[in-house]
Amino acid sequence: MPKTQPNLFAFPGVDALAPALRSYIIQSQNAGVSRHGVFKVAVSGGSLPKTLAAALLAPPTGPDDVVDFSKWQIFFADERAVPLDHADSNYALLKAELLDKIPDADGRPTVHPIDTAHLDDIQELADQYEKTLVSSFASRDSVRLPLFDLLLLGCGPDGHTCSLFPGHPLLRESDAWVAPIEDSPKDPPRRITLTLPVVTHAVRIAFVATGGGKKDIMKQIFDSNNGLPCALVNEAAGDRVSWFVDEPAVEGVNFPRRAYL
Ligand SMILES: O=C(O)[C@H](O)[C@@H](O)[C@H](O)[C@H](O)COP(=O)(O)O
Repeated sequence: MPKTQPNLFAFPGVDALAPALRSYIIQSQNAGVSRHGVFKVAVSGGSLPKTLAAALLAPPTGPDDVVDFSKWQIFFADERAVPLDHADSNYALLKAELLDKIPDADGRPTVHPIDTAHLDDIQELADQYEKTLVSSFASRDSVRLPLFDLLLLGCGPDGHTCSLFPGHPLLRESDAWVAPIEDSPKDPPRRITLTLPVVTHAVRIAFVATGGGKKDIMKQIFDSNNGLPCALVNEAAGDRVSWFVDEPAVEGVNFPRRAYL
């Protein structure tokens, strides 16, 4: 069977990208809820929470355009080993950008932050977060990998995603669901991250990348076989991957765009 390709959806700007991302997330939510009664989603940090807020806090446009946060179980695709109210915390970022702004009528999501009792021991921090996944997804004995309904990820200017960095030995992790990293090239250095097999196993994976600062790395990710973490996700998950980008981020990228319908 031929390998499938990721979907590349390009928009003039974030204003046009946000409604399409909203519709895609609502489809994933509805599919998750009909499969198992809840929507299991993991999110990254960086610029993503702001774009998510633009997508998810917009007023509904019709009866099918419903974000039901009461069915959401939100996990972190990666997190920095800092207190939850720290300026570097992805939880704090998501809270400030999105969670605190959800109207009461849209329900409250269940959010799974890291257990900050283990900040001094990041192996333990990762192990405990893996246990959070185990209790939400089923035991490690019964499932080889947790099956997220959706991963919402960013793409760094070096091609990293989650806290999986180019050339890092963590890319070869094949056993753990959640791994610690102590030498992240992006500050802060101590973090935990979902591992590559967990990322590529998800039902759907969405990358959101905006701005001209991404165009050089986007060319590399889509033009050649280079082992960059984002490219590895594209290769392994094929058409389960969708990229939501603005035109400046894909200027000069030689890869067919799809219209978002
Ligand atoms: O905690 C983190 O550092 C993020 O999860 C990281 O993986 C981020 O998603 C990318 O660096 C893209 O960030 P931007 O969207 O800000 O470019």
